Amino acid sequence: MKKQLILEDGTVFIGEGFGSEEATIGEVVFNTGMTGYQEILSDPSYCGQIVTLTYPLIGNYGINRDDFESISPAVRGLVVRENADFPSNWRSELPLDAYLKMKNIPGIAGIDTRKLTKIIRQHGTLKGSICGLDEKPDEVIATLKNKSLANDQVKQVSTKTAYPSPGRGHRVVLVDFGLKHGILRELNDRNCDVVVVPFNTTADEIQSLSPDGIMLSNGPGDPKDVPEAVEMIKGLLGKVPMFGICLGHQLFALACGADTEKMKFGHRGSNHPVKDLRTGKVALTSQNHGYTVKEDSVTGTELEVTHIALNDGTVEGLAHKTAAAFTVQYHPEASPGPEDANGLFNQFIELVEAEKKEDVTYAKA
Ligand SMILES: NC(=O)CC[C@H](N)C(=O)O
Repeated sequence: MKKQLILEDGTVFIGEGFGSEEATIGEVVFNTGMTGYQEILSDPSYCGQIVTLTYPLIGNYGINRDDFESISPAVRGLVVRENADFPSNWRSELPLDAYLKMKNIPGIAGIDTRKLTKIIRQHGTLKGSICGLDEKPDEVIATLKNKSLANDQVKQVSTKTAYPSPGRGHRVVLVDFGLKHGILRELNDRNCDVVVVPFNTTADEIQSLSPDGIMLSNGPGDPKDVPEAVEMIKGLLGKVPMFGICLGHQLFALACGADTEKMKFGHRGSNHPVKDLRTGKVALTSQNHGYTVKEDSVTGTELEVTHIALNDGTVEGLAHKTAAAFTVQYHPEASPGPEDANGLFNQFIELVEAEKKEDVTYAKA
């Protein structure tokens, strides 16, 4: 069945529909990773977005049991050059098309994704729609132009109630802004006694759980749409060690008085080089973000820029000068992508341990 992909700038692509037959509207973004479509589709940070994969052959290793980053994908649509009808991989349990149908995600194949990506790079992210050929492009374009996208994506994907993921190690409260399972997995691998809490949990509620550390997760949308989380971070800063990833990093920056802004087309892919300014080392990182911390807004705060993106110089990491807290814009949990930055989870555990020791000294004194 033919479908069309219509962009708000008036561009119309015709392609072959797959996945759900529903019409969809979202912000069209592109991801340059050569693998990892299963993790990308199930990453809740894509809530409200239509993802274009620039790698041309998608679906060839199917969908497996293990690589999901969430149970319920929140992505609005998928755009590919070629979808493999018959996957071939020992882990494959389902073709991509069947998974998209099951999860109600519309897809479109046969699209010139290089052309589409060039348009997005030139104009910046655009709203778009995947719909049937019976829809009139002019009407769809008018709808797209008038439509403001939702601003409650974090609420849509965050857990509604707190739940434990018990371990025998440090108590970590993981604030779920739309968390990728990879983060939980990394904490569990380090024996943490994790309690996952909803995005709007207050500082007092978190403190009542006696955390040794707080982890601020990734999540969709604009960090400025989650003011309650900014307040929560302000309330806990300096009291409990913190580590933030992606949206967690942006919310932390806002809580410390820095500012964020929307990027032209964001960073989404698996090979973004990031430099650690303290060691001079470069890591290849997995990224998925459309907002960034404004570098000049960091001046005058208690924050220090610790990492920068080598492609465009944007802020990729922050540390607090006096409180035990640090954050990164990229994904140390990878999933998908390289694991160069995985050691940051160890750094967090070390920070938690160092703070615990200080507490003991204090108690003895
Ligand atoms: N992966 C994330 O946490 C993304 C953060 C934020 N929604 C952004 O697009 O910048």
